Amino acid sequence: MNDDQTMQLVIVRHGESEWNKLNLFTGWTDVDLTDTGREEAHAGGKALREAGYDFDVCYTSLLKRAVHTLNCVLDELDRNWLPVHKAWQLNERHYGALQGLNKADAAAEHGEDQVKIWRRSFDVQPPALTPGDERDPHVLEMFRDVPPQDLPYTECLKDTIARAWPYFESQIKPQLEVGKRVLIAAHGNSLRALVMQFEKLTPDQILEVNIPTGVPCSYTFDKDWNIIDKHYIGDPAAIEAKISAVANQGKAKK
Ligand SMILES: O=C(O)[C@H](O)COP(=O)(O)O
Repeated sequence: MNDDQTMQLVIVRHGESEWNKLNLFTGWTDVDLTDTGREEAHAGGKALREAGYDFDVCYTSLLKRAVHTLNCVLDELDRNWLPVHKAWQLNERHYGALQGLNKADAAAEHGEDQVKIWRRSFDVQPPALTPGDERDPHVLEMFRDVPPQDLPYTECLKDTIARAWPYFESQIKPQLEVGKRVLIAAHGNSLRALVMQFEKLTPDQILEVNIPTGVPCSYTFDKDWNIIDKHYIGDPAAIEAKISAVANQGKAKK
């Protein structure tokens, strides 16, 4: 527990996934981590341990790349016994009919500007899945307990915020407010959804935010939810390189 008046939250994006490696739009596709991804997640956990972090409760999505990342971090912290809540609301932004397409190929075909809009715009949705498509969440076992009307066929960031933020406010915020130290392992865009709210960013500002894989980011808030401190835990140059690598995934191969 945090015994001063501040609130401690750490967010971490999953390590490299099999589809990150292949540069495919992933969204709700349930692909696992690569060996590199597991190493990144362990390195993130080790960095947290060395910096003296501890936690009381953890949250993650239903997708195995985030769940396995959390497990690697908890292994390093020797905190596998902590309570873990898995929520579909923390899933990656649904990438609609783009799921499974190569990002660089899409840039070559539709232009880098269009791909940047699909990847980063606040309110433009990627093309939607056709209902009944094998990727349609309505037909996937993973979502059998989610009200069908809540399940998307595609999402822009605004749509992701509309499900991730109410979950944060109703489930996670109360824990932080009673002094629990919270760890969230989730995804590039579901974390951008939360970051936009934490940092009160405009749609233009969030467009330029890219979250690196496997690097924990620590937020300290005061009791009125002002950010007192935010920092990534790790080597700044390596983190910058990872952030640029994410931004560049949407460029056509030269
Ligand atoms: O869903 C995906 O493809 C990734 O997890 C995030 O992709 P993005 O950085 O292209 O939005």
